[in-house]
Amino acid sequence: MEIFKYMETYDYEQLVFCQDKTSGLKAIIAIHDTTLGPALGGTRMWNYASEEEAIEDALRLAKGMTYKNAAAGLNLGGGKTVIIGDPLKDKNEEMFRAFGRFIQGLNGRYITAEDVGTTVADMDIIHEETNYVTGISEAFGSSGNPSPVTAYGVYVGMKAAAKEAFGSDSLEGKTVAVQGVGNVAYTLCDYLHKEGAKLIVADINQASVDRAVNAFDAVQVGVDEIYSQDADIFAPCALGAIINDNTIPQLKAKVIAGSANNQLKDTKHGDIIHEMGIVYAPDYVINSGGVINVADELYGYNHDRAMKRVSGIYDTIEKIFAISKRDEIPTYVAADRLAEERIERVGKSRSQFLQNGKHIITNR
Ligand SMILES: NC(=O)c1ccc[n+]([C@@H]2O[C@H](COP(=O)([O-])OP(=O)(O)OC[C@H]3O[C@@H](n4cnc5c(N)ncnc54)[C@H](O)[C@@H]3O)[C@@H](O)[C@H]2O)c1
Ligand SMILES: CC(C)C[C@H](N)C(=O)O
Repeated sequence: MEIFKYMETYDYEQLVFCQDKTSGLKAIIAIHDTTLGPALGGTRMWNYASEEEAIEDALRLAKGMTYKNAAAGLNLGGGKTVIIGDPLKDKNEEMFRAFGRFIQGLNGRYITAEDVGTTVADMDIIHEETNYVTGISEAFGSSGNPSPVTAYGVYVGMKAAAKEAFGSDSLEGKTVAVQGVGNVAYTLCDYLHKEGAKLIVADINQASVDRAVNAFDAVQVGVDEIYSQDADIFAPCALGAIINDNTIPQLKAKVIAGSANNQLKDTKHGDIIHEMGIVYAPDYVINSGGVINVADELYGYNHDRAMKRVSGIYDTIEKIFAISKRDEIPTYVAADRLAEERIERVGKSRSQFLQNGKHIITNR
């Protein structure tokens, strides 16, 4: 991979490699764009097959956060970290402290939070070294685990998508096929069950399936069977790239609305489902509840205020459907347009020079 060429093509600002021998930390912080504000994005810990794969993931995820934060109306740019290692075996306290010091060194250009493979406890350790971390324990007056709030955002976004597809946002009696019933999807299933939706679930982890079957009368199907279920709504809540050449022909659902990041394998798959008349709630918009929640910490965390803001995902999804119809474009393109236009507008308005103390030259 030609890193500078890639960074130039997609206009990345900064890529930081962090190494600490004592703890075994190998982390890559990618900052994509800070036009709207400091880059906020979680830290993913994953056993990457190669360094190249880790770099690519950091870059791709950081850009995704730029779009997610912009579309959510947050005054934040996009960034992400990947730590190379197995989250079940390779974590230690020194690692997250060393990582916290690297974040502190960026002096606020990057703020972190949880992502796949990291937890509230990890964020608490990072917090020993820097204040540029969110999603720390509620005991610190912080927002804690973002997953339940992400689930609430997916739930309201799914209702907006149901309204578009079925003429009503009620999910009562609707069948929802949920792929992956982990942290986010378990709470999502709770909301859906309470509203009277019927649930079909699949997960590679049998304990997670059992939990959903017992709590919500969900029906279990095999992991490869989830796409072809006779469902009204397909909710991908596990992996990326699951809307692809193999899965699209299997889909019967009229709506795709779930928490997973990077659901479309390629942009062409967004075009295909659009042509098929499937209502697709763009992933980074419907799953922005977690980042909206942690971002509220920058104002002194208030749960009610954060939840109110997260409920706005309903309106944002409706706005995207309206742009999609108006401009005759797929919804994923409409979401990108919403984000890019905001970044451009704010970028222009910030281009005037503003005097501050640092521009006065004294004592040279
Ligand atoms: N947690 C958040 O606040 C948040 C915010 C935004 C986006 N997301 C995205 O939502 C998704 C779920 O996040 P989470 O925090 O619930 O993660 P999680 O790890 O708790 O849950 C994912 C679940 O998917 C299952 N799974 C993995 N591969 C599978 C497969 N092939 N088929 C079926 N199930 C499979 C796992 O066993 C697990 O139960 C991820 O893509 C994540 O990036 C999460
Ligand atoms: C800041 C975090 C809560 C971000 C979350 N991991 C996401 O992908 O949106």
